[in-house]
Amino acid sequence: MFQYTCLNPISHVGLDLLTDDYKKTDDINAAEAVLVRSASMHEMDLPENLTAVARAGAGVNNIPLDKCAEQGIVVFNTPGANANGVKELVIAGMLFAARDIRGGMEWVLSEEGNADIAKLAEKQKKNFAGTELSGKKLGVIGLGAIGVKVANTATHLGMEVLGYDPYISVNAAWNLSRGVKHVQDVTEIYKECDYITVHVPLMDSTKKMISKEAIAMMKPTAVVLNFARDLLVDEEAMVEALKEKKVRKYVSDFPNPTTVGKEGTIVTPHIGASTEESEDNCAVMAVNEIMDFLENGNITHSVNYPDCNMGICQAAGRVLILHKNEKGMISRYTTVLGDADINISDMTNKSRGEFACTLMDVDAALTDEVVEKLKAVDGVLRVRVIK
Ligand SMILES: NC(=O)c1ccc[n+]([C@@H]2O[C@H](COP(=O)([O-])OP(=O)(O)OC[C@H]3O[C@@H](n4cnc5c(N)ncnc54)[C@H](O)[C@@H]3O)[C@@H](O)[C@H]2O)c1
Ligand SMILES: O=C(O)[C@H](O)COP(=O)(O)O
Repeated sequence: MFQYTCLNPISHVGLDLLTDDYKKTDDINAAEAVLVRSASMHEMDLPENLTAVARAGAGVNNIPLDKCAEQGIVVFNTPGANANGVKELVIAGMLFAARDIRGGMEWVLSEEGNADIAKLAEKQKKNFAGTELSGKKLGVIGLGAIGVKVANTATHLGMEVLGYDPYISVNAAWNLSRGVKHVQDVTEIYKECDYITVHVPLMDSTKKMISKEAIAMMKPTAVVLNFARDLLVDEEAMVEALKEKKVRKYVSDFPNPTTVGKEGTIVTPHIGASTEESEDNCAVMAVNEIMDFLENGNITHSVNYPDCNMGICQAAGRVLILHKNEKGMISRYTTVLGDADINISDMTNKSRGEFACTLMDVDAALTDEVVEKLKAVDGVLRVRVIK
C-alpha cells in the first residue's frame, strides 16, 4: 500500500487512476508521494518517508529542488499539460489590452435599467475603441510548450511573430510554425514589438530578465504580457514606465501589491492553467508519473533527477539507487551485490548535474542486510527496493 497526500486540490480525473494499492493521507509524515500545484514547499520539513513530489503543472519554483534531491526525493512536473489553457488566456490578454473590453462592459453594467441604453451606447462606444491584433508584431520570449503554442496561434491571427529562446528543444523547434522568425538577440524583440510575451521558467538566471533597461527599449505603444511568473519582470520599473506612458499596458496573471490597480495594468488571479482540461491533463500526467515511479522505479519528467526507465520488472528483484554523481559510485554498490552473490541482470545509470540514479534488475531478492549495506555506501542518498 502506498500513501500519498495532496497539498492542493488535484483533479479527480487523475486521482481516479490510483488503484486500491494507494491510500490518501492528510499526514504528510506518512506520505511517500506528494501531489502539489502552487503550494509552497520551501518552508516544509521534508519527511523521511517522502520519495516523490509531482507538480501537477509546469513551474517548480514553489519546490526546493536541490533540497529534495539531496534527500533522495524525486520531483516531477507535467510538461505541456496545461500549455493550451495558458495559450488561450494569453490571446485573451492581448485582446483585452488592444481594446477597452472591460471598460465597455463596466459602462454597460453602470447603465442597467436605462431604457435608452442602446441609443446611449452608440454615443459612448468611441470611448472603448481600440486596435486589432492582425498586422501587429508579437515577440515571444521562451519557446517551450506555451511559447510555441502562443507563437503559432498568433501567426493565424495575422500577427508577425518573432521568437527568442537560446535553449530551444528540438521538439519545440519541430513544432514551431515556419512563419515565426527566430531572433538571436532579444533586444530586437524589445525594440520592435507591439506585444511582448514571456514564457520562461523562474530561475536565478531569469529573475527580473524583463529589466528596467529592457523596458526602456520598448515602444511607447508596447504591451507586455506575463503569464509565467511575476518575479521575471522588474515590476517597479514597469509600473513607473506605464505611469510615464513609456509602455502601454502590462498584462499579468500574478496579482501583487506592486501591480494591482496601477495605471495600465490588467491583472488576472493566476488562472492560466485553471481550465477543466488543463487541470485534468496535469493530474493524469502527475498521477501516472508517481505510479510508474512507486511501482516500477521509473523516472519520467523529473526536474531534479535524470529520467531513467527500465519498463516493468521481469526479474526476481529490482532496486533503485539515488546517489551523488561522483566517480567510483557504480563500483561501490555493485561490489555490495557481488559480495552478496547477487547477479545484476540489467542496469541503467543516468546522471544530471550533481545527482544520478541507477536502476538494477537482480536475479535474487535483496535481503534487509544487503539493503542496509547499499544505504551505507558513501554518496548514496536513497535506496528503494521496488521488487
Ligand atoms: N499562468 C499560469 O497559470 C502558468 C501555467 C503554466 C506555466 N506557467 C509558467 O510558464 C512557464 C513556462 O511554461 P512552459 O510549459 O512553456 O515551460 P517549458 O519548459 O516548456 O518552456 C520554457 C522555455 O523557456 C526557455 N528559456 C529558459 N531560459 C530562457 C531565457 N533566458 N531566455 C529565453 N528562453 C528561455 C526554455 O529553453 C524553454 O524552451 C513555467 O515555468 C511557469 O512558470 C504559468
Ligand atoms: O506553472 C504552472 O503550471 C502554473 O503556474 C499553474 O499553476 P497552478 O497549477 O497553481 O494553477
